Amino acid sequence: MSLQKTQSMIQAKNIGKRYGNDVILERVNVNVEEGEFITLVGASGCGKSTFLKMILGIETATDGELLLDGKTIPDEPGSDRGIVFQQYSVFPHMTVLENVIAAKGFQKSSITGYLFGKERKVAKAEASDMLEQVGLGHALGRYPHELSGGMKQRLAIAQALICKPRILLLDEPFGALDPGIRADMHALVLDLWRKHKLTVFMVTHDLKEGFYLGSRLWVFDKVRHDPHSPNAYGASITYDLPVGQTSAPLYEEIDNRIRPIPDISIDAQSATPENLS
Ligand SMILES: Nc1ncnc2c1ncn2[C@@H]1O[C@H](COP(=O)(O)OP(=O)(O)OP(=O)(O)O)[C@@H](O)[C@H]1O
Repeated sequence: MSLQKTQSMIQAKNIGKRYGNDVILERVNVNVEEGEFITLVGASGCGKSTFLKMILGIETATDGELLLDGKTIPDEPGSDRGIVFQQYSVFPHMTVLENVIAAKGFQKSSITGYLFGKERKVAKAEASDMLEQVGLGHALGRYPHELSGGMKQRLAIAQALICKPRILLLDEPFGALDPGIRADMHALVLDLWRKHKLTVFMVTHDLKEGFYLGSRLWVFDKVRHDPHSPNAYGASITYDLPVGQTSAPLYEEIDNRIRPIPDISIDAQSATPENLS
């Protein structure tokens, strides 16, 4: 008896993306299984965020097909996909708790995000629980301007997770945070990934972070390059590697091969004009 292979959760079939005459991505062919933690690295402007936006449904491929569970990804965001950006994207006039309740409200397709009666009561309980999980249980009544950068990102993660997505998209979520805070955020994301059985796609400029957090790392780069027409060709996935917390030798090898990727994690003392170029 032959075992039937189950369908991959995400299938990118020869994906290409152009803006006008500028080719951003080309020939991206990749499958992703449920529960993977993909980290995306590559030079600035090579199309990592664009790939995330295609999964979110706010950009569409100009070539090829992007499938979720075998069907074309809807061209609008859905509650099965949540996203956290580097820039804080919380509502400044709402408390921490209200921010998360509103995220739930928008899922219910309310234009204002307001919920009433029993629905609001249920959402409030779920939001409190989620905020407890991200470590903000003590700050429910605070406003965003009263939160540190790390706390704001915890809030953004709670907003993304309150709608119970299967896929969590993280676009350089910790880029603006201090190294110590980032370490705390890494522990949090790994914990939530396991607990909620998420499939995660995370863009990072920090290769070490990509190696440490991901179960699989993608390097986006151009295979073809025309120096007279820099935008004639797009980037593809040039490395697709199993990674994890034990892959130090592989890290060294890739670090040498894909320089220069701007490394925003370089601290001020070790920064030199060479490694910042
Ligand atoms: N809506 C748009 N219209 C035209 N060009 C766009 C649009 N969105 C992105 N681009 C261009 O597409 C290219 C890829 O952008 P993208 O943000 O995906 O890169 P990235 O790899 O995530 O970069 P970074 O690491 O700097 O965030 C860039 O040159 C960008 O200017």
